[in-house]
Amino acid sequence: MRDSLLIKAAFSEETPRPPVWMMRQAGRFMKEYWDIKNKYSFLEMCKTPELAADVTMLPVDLLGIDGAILFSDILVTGEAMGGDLSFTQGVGPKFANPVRTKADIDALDTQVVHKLQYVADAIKVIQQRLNGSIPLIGFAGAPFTVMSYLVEGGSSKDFKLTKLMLHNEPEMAHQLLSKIATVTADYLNLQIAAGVNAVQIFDSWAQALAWDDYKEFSHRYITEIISKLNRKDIPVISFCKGSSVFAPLMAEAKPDVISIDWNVDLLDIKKRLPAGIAVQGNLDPHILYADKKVIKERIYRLFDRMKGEKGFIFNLGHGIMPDIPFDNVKYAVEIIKEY
Ligand SMILES: Cc1c2[nH]c(c1CCC(=O)O)Cc1[nH]c(c(CCC(=O)O)c1C)Cc1[nH]c(c(CCC(=O)O)c1C)Cc1[nH]c(c(C)c1CCC(=O)O)C2
Repeated sequence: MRDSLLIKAAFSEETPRPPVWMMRQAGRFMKEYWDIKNKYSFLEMCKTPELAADVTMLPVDLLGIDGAILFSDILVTGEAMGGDLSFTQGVGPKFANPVRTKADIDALDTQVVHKLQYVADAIKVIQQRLNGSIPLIGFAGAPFTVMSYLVEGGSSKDFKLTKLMLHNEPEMAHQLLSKIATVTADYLNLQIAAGVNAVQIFDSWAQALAWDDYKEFSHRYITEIISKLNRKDIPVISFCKGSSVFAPLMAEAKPDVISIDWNVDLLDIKKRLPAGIAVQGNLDPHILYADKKVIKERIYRLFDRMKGEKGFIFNLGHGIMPDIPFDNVKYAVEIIKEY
């Protein structure tokens, strides 16, 4: 795996072409995902290693991408700590027992990695199926993003309660973030021990934070997690929405790769990062709704811009939306491989 396109690019080594994978590459935009989803709940799919492997393999078999990503969710750490998690169609994730008080935070467990053994089991099944063909990416949610779901009790537009806790009760917020960070480092090390070839940390909602708050309440815990990882030959990818602003700070946490949203020119931001940090990104996922001619033009524009750069992994600036035409995603992968 060390010689695969993805791992070489992640370590900023030269590759014959940039590798391609896409966030949310296994999901509702695929008919074959629904064939499974119509029979099982989302959490059943995550917790049954054979099913998690079936879904992980869909984009490998149907799209021919250069990296598989473990089928799971960022919120399983919150569940393992004591969150009462459910996913309902059309509602999204919910924690029925939101974490709002000091007593709620005290009640959360941190010695919980054994509860996530089903993920390690899934990784072993997936690696058997991949059989050395392409690398498997493991992942976890960053403490701030996971905290936001625990505090709000689900998805949120403005993160009002979460930000109120940061601003009015910073000590409580730090206690909660620190607990999530402990679990997240153990969890990523479990995935590494089980055999993933790379890990990505998702701080999807970091863009809600002011610079100082990002530094104090997010960056600090991502730095702590990365410093604890058993990462020999395992590249660490740091993703957030807001990376077009935060990337220089994210680099200080010492990831191997920073995954960049679509608000910035990818080469410009790469040049502002220390040498040896690769970038992943950064096509606006909405381009995949557009005509094929536009998809090709925009992807080739990005590739022309990044030509000759070591350390470039093609991805979207955020995940594939559920109603993006499958055919367009397949077309994007094909033309990338032809470039
Ligand atoms: C914020 C976040 C979550 N989960 C995740 C993030 C960070 C990534 C990002 O920023 O997009 C990460 C995630 N979630 C899922 C994966 C699997 C791997 C992949 O294909 O990328 C990954 C990497 C599967 C999933 N996670 C979820 C689904 C949909 C479940 C279903 O079939 O209903 C999938 C395939 C559910 C989920 N899980 C979460 C939400 C908000 C939702 C509902 C989304 C919606 O309804 O649009 C939390």
